[in-house]
Amino acid sequence: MTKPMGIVVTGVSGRMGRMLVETITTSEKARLVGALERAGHAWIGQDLGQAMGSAPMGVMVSDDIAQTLEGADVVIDFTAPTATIGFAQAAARAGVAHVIGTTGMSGAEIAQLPPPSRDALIVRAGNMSLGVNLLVQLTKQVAAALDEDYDIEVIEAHHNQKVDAPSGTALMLGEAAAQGRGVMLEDVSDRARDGITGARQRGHIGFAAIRGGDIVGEHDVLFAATGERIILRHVASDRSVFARGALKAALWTAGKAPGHYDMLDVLGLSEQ
Ligand SMILES: NC(=O)c1ccc[n+]([C@@H]2O[C@H](COP(=O)([O-])OP(=O)(O)OC[C@H]3O[C@@H](n4cnc5c(N)ncnc54)[C@H](O)[C@@H]3O)[C@@H](O)[C@H]2O)c1
Ligand SMILES: O=C(O)C1=N[C@H](C(=O)O)CCC1
Repeated sequence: MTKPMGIVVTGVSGRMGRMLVETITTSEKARLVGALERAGHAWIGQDLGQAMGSAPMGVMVSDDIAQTLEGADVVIDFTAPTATIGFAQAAARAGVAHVIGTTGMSGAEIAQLPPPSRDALIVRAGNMSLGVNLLVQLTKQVAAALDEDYDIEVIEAHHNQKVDAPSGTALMLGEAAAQGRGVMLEDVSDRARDGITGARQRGHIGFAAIRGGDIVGEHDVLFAATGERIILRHVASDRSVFARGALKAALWTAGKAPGHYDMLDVLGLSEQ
């Protein structure tokens, strides 16, 4: 049997951090070898299991990135853009693969991720679920098949604690629609509408964000024409779909060359 992969989870007390701990500790293919939180967090210095209100796990929560990454194979990171840039640089220095689920990164922030030429192996995706990554490919195909008589709108809904909009997933879907149409998303993107906006511009791709309660993540891609509408929809009802995808990505990095990858690479969907 191959040795379980040693995984560090950052942002371990967060919604995704906790879900990742549960997913990794119940997998035979992986072993949780480290837990990180931001400096000053109440869990620093505590045993992770006890901090989570259960039995000790023998993994201490730390804010020392370099020490925690020592000997690990992969770090899984669902935190915040600035933190993720720091983890990416530390992971490249330590020769540890980095799975990034963090969303809301600007172009300038993405440009600060270490390039593959610096031995960085990064898998980054705004949504790690199999269903959404299939929807990305379907969106591209439908957008390629339809002309601009079909107005494209991406509508997303998330819980009331989400800090970024549009969601990372909505942006992935918007990119896929733009690619299908053979245009650049930044040239046709309508982010927010308010007031006397004027009529919708033909060929544009619109985004709308709903925030409320405990919605895990819902995305519609609407193709609306005169007389008919096509709606491609994904509904996540449990965060475990993201955590399972992130673990799959972490296991996939074994033996891979440095590079920047996404979930389409991991799932073998990139050529479709
Ligand atoms: N790609 C996906 O499939 C996917 C799925 C769900 C969420 N997300 C994204 O993941 C991110 C986190 O989501 P969440 O709901 O878990 O948020 P959350 O606020 O519950 O958790 C974030 C955690 O990161 C920690 N953190 C912040 N800065 C840190 C630092 N410097 N070092 C260590 N830890 C740090 C916070 O203390 C917190 O515990 C968001 O960007 C969200 O959009 C992505
Ligand atoms: O809960 C979140 O935050 C989510 N973020 C990702 C996004 O921005 O698309 C994925 C869905 C959940």
